[in-house]
Amino acid sequence: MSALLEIRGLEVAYGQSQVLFGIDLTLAEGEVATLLGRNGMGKSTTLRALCGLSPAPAGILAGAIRFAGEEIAGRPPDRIGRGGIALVPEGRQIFANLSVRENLVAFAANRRGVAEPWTLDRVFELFPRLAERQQNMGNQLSGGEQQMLAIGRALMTNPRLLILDEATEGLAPLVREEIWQCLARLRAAGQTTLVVDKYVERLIALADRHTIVERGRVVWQGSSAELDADHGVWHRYLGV
Ligand SMILES: Nc1ncnc2c1ncn2[C@@H]1O[C@H](COP(=O)(O)OP(=O)(O)OP(=O)(O)O)[C@@H](O)[C@H]1O
Repeated sequence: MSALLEIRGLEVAYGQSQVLFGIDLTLAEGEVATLLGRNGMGKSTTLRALCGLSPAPAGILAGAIRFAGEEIAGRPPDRIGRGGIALVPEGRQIFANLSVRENLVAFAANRRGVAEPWTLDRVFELFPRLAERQQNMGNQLSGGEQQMLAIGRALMTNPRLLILDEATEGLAPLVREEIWQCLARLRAAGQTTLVVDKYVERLIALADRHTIVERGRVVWQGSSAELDADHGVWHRYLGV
């Protein structure tokens, strides 16, 4: 499989403070990959750089981000979004004053001409809870419902690459389970996905490959089988 996404030597700074020192990550079409690491190690910064959300003015210091054969590092976020990358951000960031339905249609698009694009009905089938709440405003939803909405909203752009930052953070166990099941269904449907979360066992079951970062550097990369077999890696780099 050829790479859909290829990050090479990515270095990012916040002002004078460099926090990424050469991140490498490759993702093939249809694969699910994770970015793992303790708090503050550079996961969100990597995802944000990928989506064009690096802080100005320094931002990306070095490195290449190739997506679908094009160099996208430094492009503005709306252009990267139109190119087929959708981010479900940490904290969801749904529109509080729009209804569930309005949130979902706000950025709906099918720029690649996908044969069976995401529709409201398909999102409601994936998350029946959202169908029940479709007239409710964003600020009337539980954390789990907000996360479902954030995922649904990203899917409505028919992304080639779906990115989730802290996919299940702050959610109750049963709701977390719903999110994992949703991601497994998306995977079965061929959705290429990059996910950040801390539940290593669930991620091993879900994903193909894993990249662990520590202080802005890649310290381990491997398959789910390799990560499953080496709990020393979990203890050393993930503190679990
Ligand atoms: N806006 C910012 N300005 C300055 N430094 C920042 C900013 N955001 C993050 N950092 C720093 O960059 C480093 C990497 O942070 P990042 O958020 O990428 O880590 P993370 O692995 O996603 O962790 P977390 O799970 O806590 O979000 C940390 O040292 C953090 O303090």
